[in-house]
Amino acid sequence: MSQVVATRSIHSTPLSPGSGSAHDRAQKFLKPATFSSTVFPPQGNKCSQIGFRSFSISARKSAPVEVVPVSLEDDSKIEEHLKHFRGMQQFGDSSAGMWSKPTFRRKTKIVCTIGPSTDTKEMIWQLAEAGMNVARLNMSHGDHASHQKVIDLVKEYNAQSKDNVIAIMLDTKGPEVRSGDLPQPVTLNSGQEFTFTIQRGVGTADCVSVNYDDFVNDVEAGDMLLVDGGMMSFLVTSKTHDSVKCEVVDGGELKSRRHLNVRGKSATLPSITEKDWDDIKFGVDNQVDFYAVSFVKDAEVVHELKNYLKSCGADIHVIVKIESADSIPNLHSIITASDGAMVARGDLGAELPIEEVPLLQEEIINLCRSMGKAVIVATNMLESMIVHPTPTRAEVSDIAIAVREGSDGIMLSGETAHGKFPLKAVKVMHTVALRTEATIPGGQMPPNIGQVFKNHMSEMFAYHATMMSNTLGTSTVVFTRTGSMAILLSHYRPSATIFAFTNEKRVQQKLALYQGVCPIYMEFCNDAEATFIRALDLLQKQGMVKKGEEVALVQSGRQPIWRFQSTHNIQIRKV
Ligand SMILES: Nc1ncnc2c1ncn2[C@@H]1O[C@H](COP(=O)(O)OP(=O)(O)O)[C@@H](O)[C@H]1O
Ligand SMILES: C=C(OP(=O)(O)O)C(=O)O
Repeated sequence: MSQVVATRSIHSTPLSPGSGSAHDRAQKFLKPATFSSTVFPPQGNKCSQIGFRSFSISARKSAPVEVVPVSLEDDSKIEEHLKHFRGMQQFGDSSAGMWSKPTFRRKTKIVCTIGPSTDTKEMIWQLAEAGMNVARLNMSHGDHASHQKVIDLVKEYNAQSKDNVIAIMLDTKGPEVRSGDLPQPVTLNSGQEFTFTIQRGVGTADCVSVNYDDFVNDVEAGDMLLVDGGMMSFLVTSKTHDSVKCEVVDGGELKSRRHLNVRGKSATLPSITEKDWDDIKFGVDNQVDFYAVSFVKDAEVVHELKNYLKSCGADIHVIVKIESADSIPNLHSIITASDGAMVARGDLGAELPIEEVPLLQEEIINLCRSMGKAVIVATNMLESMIVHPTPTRAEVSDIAIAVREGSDGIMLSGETAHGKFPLKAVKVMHTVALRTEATIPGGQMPPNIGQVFKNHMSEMFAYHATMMSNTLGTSTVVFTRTGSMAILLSHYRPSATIFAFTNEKRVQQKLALYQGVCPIYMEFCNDAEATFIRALDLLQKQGMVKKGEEVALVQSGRQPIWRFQSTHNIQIRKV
């Protein structure tokens, strides 16, 4: 039996199992869009120990708990869980402290790949309400018309949503090697012979096209060919000028346009292909927020893309996908050149031994965090939910690990693109992330951070604002025109939410990816004080902070907004 719980607002109605059915309550708790998933601590000063480990940040001590099922099968067990948690609550102490407590919401952001299961208005809306923060368009599939439709729908959602925003990430196809289209899936058994050819348009029971002409030159007899990162494998036995003959090692069902990797080898192709440049221009025209650039091998290609974006005045952040064996020796320079990285575990685990993947995941997350870059963990996070309504326990643990390691984003691929349970997958991811975050000790400064950001006053301010809000247990409120101050704050990982006010819709959208940031669009006044009052008023009206609650208000950044009034300051204000 799975038992997943989430901290949840009780406000003035503590654990009220009598109101509505367990299913109704579960639905309510599971509505987790960044804003609507507000989690308030209780009014009283009783301390709860959430879960099985105690933790000490005062801001969290009094956070109440309610039980949220991961699966529908768990709904009927809610009462049982509630009893269990009421029991656990009595172990808490009562030292709530003098500071009122901040609002909690999920900090780790959810990236959803949009595909045939989710490319309608209804599904985009529901995904957004379920907790999607970033919509990913995979340019390996679909065409510009189908991606345009999704972009327009996300923008429509953003335009009408009062309190939520979804960023758009365009993921380039890159120099990936794929098998061609098949009229129907082909079942292959171990020991059987199968051929890959560079001839176009072949798709039979014993031969399929490959989209890359140098495939025949890159592989040798004895190489191991992996389909979809190892779901099937083929031993290369011989080759001709246009075909590669193989013996099936691990069989299965071969479908259309599957990934092909040669174990231990990267394809000798440029990272950004002609198709990618075409897709990148499509992204510029549509003002997407992020590019996820596939198969980056060195920093050169990132500089090339950044220069191109500069030349067309496009402010699109570049996330490098770490998935190629060749990228590993250049990790530091690649990440330095970019705005963030994605641990693309599918291809990474095909090009490199699979046991390296968790180690690389941790290393890439640490590197990104020490350099102040965004980081996303991707692929197979809830793979079984493509066909099943509940996750495996190992998948749940995988999400928890990525959250604990401090990833900004966790990504769903086939689960939301073509899976049977896209909304449930998002809800599970939300619930697991929220539950895991509740156990991460707050109030501490990560030791490596603070060493790096010493170059600018705003970095000092982000560091000290985080110290201050952690010590006092307050949320942070920041005003940003470019997003940079909110991103800086996010990288220090304060314990409570960063409410990032911006008067730029594009900045608001981009900030949706960053850990702990709740981006809010608001017109700024000419006067700083009037803007602060407007912001605090809005937070209170939306139920994001309570009257009497303290917040840490940060006025800093590379381009201070009210330069004539002040330069940098941090204040603690009572709402
Ligand atoms: N825009 C799309 N149109 C059709 N199918 C899609 C689309 N995006 C994703 N898919 C389907 O979802 C699967 C998983 O998505 P993803 O992991 O992004 O793809 P892949 O691993 O093939 O690069 C894809 O293999 C494909 O079958
Ligand atoms: C995210 C990945 O890339 P794609 O889905 O484009 O294959 C991956 O390989 O893990």
